[in-house]
Amino acid sequence: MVQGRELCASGEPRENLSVLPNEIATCQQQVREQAWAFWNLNVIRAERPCSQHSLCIRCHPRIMYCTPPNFKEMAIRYPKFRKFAIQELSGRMTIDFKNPAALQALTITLLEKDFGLNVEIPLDRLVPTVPSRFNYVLWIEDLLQAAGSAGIEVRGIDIGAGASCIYSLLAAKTKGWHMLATEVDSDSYKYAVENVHRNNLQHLVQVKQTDTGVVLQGIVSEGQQYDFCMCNPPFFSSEEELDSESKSRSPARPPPHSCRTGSPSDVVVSGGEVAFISRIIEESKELGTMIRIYSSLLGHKSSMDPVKSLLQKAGVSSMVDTAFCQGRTTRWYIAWTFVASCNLQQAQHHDAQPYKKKDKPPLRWVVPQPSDSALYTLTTVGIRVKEMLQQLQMSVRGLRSNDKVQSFQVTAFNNTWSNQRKKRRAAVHSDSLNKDDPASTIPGSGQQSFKHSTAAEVPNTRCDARSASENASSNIGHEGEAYSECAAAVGFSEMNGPAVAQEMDPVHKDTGPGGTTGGQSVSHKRKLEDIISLSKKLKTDMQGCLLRAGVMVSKSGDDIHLEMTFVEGTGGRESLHQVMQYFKNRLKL
Ligand SMILES: C[S@@+](CC[C@H](N)C(=O)[O-])C[C@H]1O[C@@H](n2cnc3c(N)ncnc32)[C@H](O)[C@@H]1O
Repeated sequence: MVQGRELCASGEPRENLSVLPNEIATCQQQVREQAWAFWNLNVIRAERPCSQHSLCIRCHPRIMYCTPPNFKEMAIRYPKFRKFAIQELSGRMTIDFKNPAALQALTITLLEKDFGLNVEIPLDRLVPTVPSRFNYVLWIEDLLQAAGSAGIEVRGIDIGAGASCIYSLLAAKTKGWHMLATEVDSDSYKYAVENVHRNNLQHLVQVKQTDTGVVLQGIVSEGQQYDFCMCNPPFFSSEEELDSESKSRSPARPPPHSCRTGSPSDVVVSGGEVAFISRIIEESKELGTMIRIYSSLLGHKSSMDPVKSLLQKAGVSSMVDTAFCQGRTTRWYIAWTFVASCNLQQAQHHDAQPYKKKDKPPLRWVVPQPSDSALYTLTTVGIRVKEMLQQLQMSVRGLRSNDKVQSFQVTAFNNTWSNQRKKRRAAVHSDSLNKDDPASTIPGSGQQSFKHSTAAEVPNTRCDARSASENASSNIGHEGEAYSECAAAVGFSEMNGPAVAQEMDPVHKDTGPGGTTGGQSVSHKRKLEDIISLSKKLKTDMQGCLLRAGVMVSKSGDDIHLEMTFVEGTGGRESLHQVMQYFKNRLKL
C-alpha cells in the first residue's frame, strides 16, 4: 500500500492511511483492506470523507450488511467457509478476496446463514455478492410500496437469473414473492433449476430457459399481470471490453478488491448493458401496464443518462433511480412504470445507512442456581451484584429496577479485581506491619475492600476463561438487540456529570470504622481531607477512568443473567472480561 496512490471510490485521495511497518503487516493490511472494501467499508479508512462519501457509503437501510458479518463465527459454524478463513496476526478473520473459491464459499455461507438458502454455484459462472443482490430486492420492495402493490400476492420476473438464481431465491424466501426467472445459458439454467429444487421453492419460483433474441416478449403472455421485473444485465459489449476494463480504468479509481467471477456469457452481450436495457425499454412499451414496474441494474454510471433519455422518449409515466455502493463497487438502479397512478419517486430514499462499526455484544453469563433455590431471585442476585461492585470500590449508580431487570452504571478507577489473592496477602502483611497507619484504609489504595471482602476464593470451574465456542456464541443470535437494551439501560447520555458527584458521595460518607462526620478527631479529619482531595483528583481524572460499564441483571425464563457492556475506559474491554471473570468466580448467593 503506497500512501498517496490510495484514493477514495470517488477518486479523491484518502487521508491518514495507516501503513503498517513490516511486510507481513502490510500484506495483512491489504487482505484486511480487501475485506473492509468488500463490506462497503473501504471509505471509512478516509478520516476526512471526500465530497461524495455522503452519497457513496450506502447500503439499503433495511439490509443487515451495514455491519460486516462475523467471519470468525462463520468459520466456526461453517466448515465450507472455514477452509478459506485466514486469521490475521491481530486475530481478525478474513478471506482472500482474490480467490474465486473463497468468494464462492462466502456467498454460499451467507445465503445459508442469513437466509436459510442452500445454493450451489459453479466456479465458472458468476458468483453473486449477497449484499448487493439483497439491496436490489429491498429496493424493489420499496418500489412496490410506492406503487401500492405491497401486501398483495406479488409476482415478479427476474431477467437473467444466472446459475445461482439469487434474486428469485431471495425474493421468494424472504418476501414470499412468486418469481419467474429467465435464463438463456443452458448450464446456468440447469443450476438455477436445481437451486430452486434444493430449496423446495418450486411453488414460488419457476425457471424458464429463453432465447437470446427476447427479453420479456413471449415470456409475459396476454392477460398475465406482473408487479415488477428486475434485471442484472450483462455489462460488457465484448470480451475485449471486459478485458480492457481493468486496463482502461481511470488512474483516479483504485483497482477492484475482489476478483472477477463468471464466464463471458454472464457478463458480455452485444451492445453492452445500454443495448440490453434499451431492449427491455422497447419491450416495456409494448407490454405497458402488464408489468407495473420495470427495473434494471446498471453496472456503469455512464449508462444512466442514455437510459434515462430512452425512457423519456418512451413516455413512461414515472421513473426513479438510485445507487448502492459496496466497497469500491457502486451499482446504479433504474425503475419505470406506465401505470399513471404509480409515483415511483415516492420510493426515492436518501436515508441509506452509512457504515456503522459493529457494536460489541455485552458479556453475558447465566448465574448458576444455588442449592437454596429461594435465593435465586432477581432481587437477591441484583443486591449481591451491587454489593460486589461496591466491594470492588466501583461507583455504582442504579439505573433501572423492575421485575425483569436491575441495571447499574459502574465506574472504576483502579483495578481492584485482578490478582485478589496476591493483593490480600500483601494487605494482610502490610496490615501487620502498619496496624495504625490510616492510609491503609484510604479507598483507592486497593486495600480496604480486600480486608472487608468475604468473597470465597474458590474458582468456579464452569466459568473459567472463555472457550473459543463461548467467544463465538457471544456473537451469535440477537446480541445486537440485547446490547442495545443493555446500552439503553446504561443510559449513555446520563453518564457524565451527575455520576461523578454520586460516585464520590459514598466516599465522603465512609468515615471509617466507628467514625462520624461530626466531632471527629484531628487525625480523622486529616484522613477525611485526604479522601476529599483524592476524590477531587479522581473527579478530574474522570475522563481517564479505567472502566465504565453497564451491568444488567435480568430474568429470562428460569435463568438469571448477568450482562456487562463496555462503555469506555483506559482498561478497554479486557478489564470488563476480568470483572466478569471475577463475578463468575465469586458470585455466591
Ligand atoms: C450479469 S448475469 C446476472 C446473473 C444473476 N442475476 C446475478 O445477479 O448474479 C446476466 C445473466 O443474464 C443471462 N442473459 C443474457 N441474456 C439474456 C436474455 N436475453 N434473457 C435471459 N437471460 C439472459 C446471462 O446468461 C447471465 O446469466
